[in-house]
Amino acid sequence: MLTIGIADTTFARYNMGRAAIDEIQKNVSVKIKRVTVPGIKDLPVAAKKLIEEEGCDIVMALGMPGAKEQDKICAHEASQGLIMAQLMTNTHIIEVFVHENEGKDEKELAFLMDRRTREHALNVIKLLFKPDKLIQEAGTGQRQGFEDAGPLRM
Ligand SMILES: Cc1nc2c(=O)[nH]c(=O)nc-2n(C[C@H](O)[C@H](O)[C@H](O)CO)c1C
Repeated sequence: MLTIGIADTTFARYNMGRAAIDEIQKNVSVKIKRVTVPGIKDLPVAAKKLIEEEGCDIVMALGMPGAKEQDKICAHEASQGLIMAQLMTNTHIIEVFVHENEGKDEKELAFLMDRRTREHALNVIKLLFKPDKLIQEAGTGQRQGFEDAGPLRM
């Protein structure tokens, strides 16, 4: 049975790990390994350990960069670490970051954190089980969270 790794953070203001696991379990039967770390810069090694030590076939790295300038720098550093971990392990780590200032208020932020997490959980399922579905969606302007952008009209 395939294993999906879930890494999330205590810094985030919404339980993204719970939303991801709920969405995955609604759709497929897989093993899930979850780890929670303090913040997004701790996600790369957590994801790498899920792959190398826990045998995960793919990992979701879930986090919320804060609204301050240093948080944005932190998010960039975390992203670079996640890309490096993917290259070191030859395994997808799907980064799901929701910046704290993407929502106009707390309600919208919670909505966005839930939706983006769930939509990326569905992408993870497609990557593992239905890669042809992603090919069908190529160029369709998919977005996770708010409305899709849609394809260009010519
Ligand atoms: C400045 C900063 N900003 C964020 C953030 O926006 N989101 C987040 O999840 N974590 C942040 N952290 C914490 C670091 O990611 C990390 O947890 C600590 O540096 C300990 O390694 C830090 C230090």
